Amino acid sequence: MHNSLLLFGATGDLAQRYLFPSLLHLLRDRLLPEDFRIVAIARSEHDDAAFQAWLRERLGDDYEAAALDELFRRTQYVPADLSDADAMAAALSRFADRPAVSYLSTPPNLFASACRGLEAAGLLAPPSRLVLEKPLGHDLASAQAIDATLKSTLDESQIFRIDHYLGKAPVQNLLALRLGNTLFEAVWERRWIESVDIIVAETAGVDGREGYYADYGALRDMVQNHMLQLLALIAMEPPAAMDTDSIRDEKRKVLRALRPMTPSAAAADSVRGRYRDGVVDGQAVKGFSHRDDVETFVGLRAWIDNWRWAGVPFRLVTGKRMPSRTSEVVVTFKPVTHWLFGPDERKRARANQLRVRLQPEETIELGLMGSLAASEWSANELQPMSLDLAMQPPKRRIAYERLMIDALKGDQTLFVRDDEVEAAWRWIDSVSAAWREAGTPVRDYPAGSWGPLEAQPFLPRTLTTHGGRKP
Ligand SMILES: NC(=O)C1=CN([C@@H]2O[C@H](COP(=O)(O)OP(=O)(O)OC[C@H]3O[C@@H](n4cnc5c(N)ncnc54)[C@H](OP(=O)(O)O)[C@@H]3O)[C@@H](O)[C@H]2O)C=CC1
Ligand SMILES: O=C1O[C@H](COP(=O)(O)O)[C@@H](O)[C@H](O)[C@H]1O
Repeated sequence: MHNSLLLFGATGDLAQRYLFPSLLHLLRDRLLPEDFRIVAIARSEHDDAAFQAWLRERLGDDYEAAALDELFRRTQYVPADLSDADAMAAALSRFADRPAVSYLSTPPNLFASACRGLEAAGLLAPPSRLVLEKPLGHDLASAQAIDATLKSTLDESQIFRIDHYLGKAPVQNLLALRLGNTLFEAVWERRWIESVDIIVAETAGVDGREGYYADYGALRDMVQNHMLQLLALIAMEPPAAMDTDSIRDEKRKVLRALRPMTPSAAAADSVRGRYRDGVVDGQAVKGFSHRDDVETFVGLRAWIDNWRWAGVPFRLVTGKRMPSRTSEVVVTFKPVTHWLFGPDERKRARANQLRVRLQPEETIELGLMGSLAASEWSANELQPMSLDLAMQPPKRRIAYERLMIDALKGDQTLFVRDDEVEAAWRWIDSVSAAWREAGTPVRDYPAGSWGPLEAQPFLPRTLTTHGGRKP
């Protein structure tokens, strides 16, 4: 395992919310090497003491002073401007004494120059590695340009593209559930599945990230990466083995089979929204306003043109300032082939559904029809019921803890390969081009609602049972 981590973007939102907390947990649990060293890098002209005071103020309430002391004992702060490769190399070459993992938690427009600076500093020579935050670029062309710079210096085996959803334990459980059960193996295809819903709803807003968000919107911030990775894990063919490349090969094939969005399909297959003033968790919140059309909500109907999934809609919904934080996958099965019960039962009938909740709590529910509540067998009592597996997982690690350990060890399984990123951008570009050509409007929704009224057909029914209301 490598023992030197260069953390770029060390003063950023992600670093303070997740990356330093992850490092604190890994140090607490003694999962890092004895001689582990952290070099924290950002543009701000801090010295060690000022950086420590700044970070202590942000994390202090959640951690004991001793834990922070242990982190700071291993951490040194270096100011460096990533847009100036020469200055960056001069500031950092002294850290090329050991193989390092450089983690770019910075905006993607800095990746290319950062890469040049790291190379000049001697920090990319094998077996050093480079970790890059999402989104990788803004569209296919910029992603390819970043990739060309990376490949001019690095081998693909040294490049770790993070999608932190892959580091979430319940996302890995989704794969286990799908691939470890005959019950699902037999029915995981178009003949038995009516639709698949993937929803990632957040109560959080854009707060503090307005500049970034205005350039990216929900489509590039969430769908290009997290949501398409979830789709790929659900829809891919079973890999021949559970190794890094077998899984990535299958994910790539599915992403490439996504039918490009066209302007004529955009009206039926997509909706965009932006939150306005409203109330979330009892608190009044301000709306997100920007002169350009930027969506904070997106609903999409995606189609996978292959034998397994032909004709099955995959509805992808993500939004900020929703009534509840909810990430879930809902697989809805087709009705039984022939209905044997009466018309009243038919009215009560619900499609079988597999509902996998990823966060905030983890549950698996299987919606079935039955008459178990009846005192004796009676077809008249047929009603919807649910097999409910509320999991009580051991305290979960932050997704970044797992991913940092994997990057330090050199395991790429939970990182995204170049061709997957390209396939995802290709589809996202088709959506943004279709929106542009069709003039797809960004519709307002009040903060604390499930998006604009037009989004209703994209939302799974189950949302009504999980707090908040369907619009
Ligand atoms: N925040 C989040 O929840 C998530 C963010 N991400 C991704 O992580 C990355 C970072 O996001 P986030 O932390 O929110 O961004 P922020 O804008 O909060 O932080 C950006 C960081 O980059 C540094 N930086 C900016 N320009 C330069 C430069 N020219 N030279 C050196 N350092 C520079 C900033 O340093 P300084 O402050 O000194 O200017 C700061 O530390 C992005 O790619 C984002 O998409 C991914 C998942 C979630
Ligand atoms: O990558 C991102 O993810 C977060 C949501 O992550 P979660 O683990 O809290 O579900 C999102 O808020 C952010 O906008 C996006 O950049």
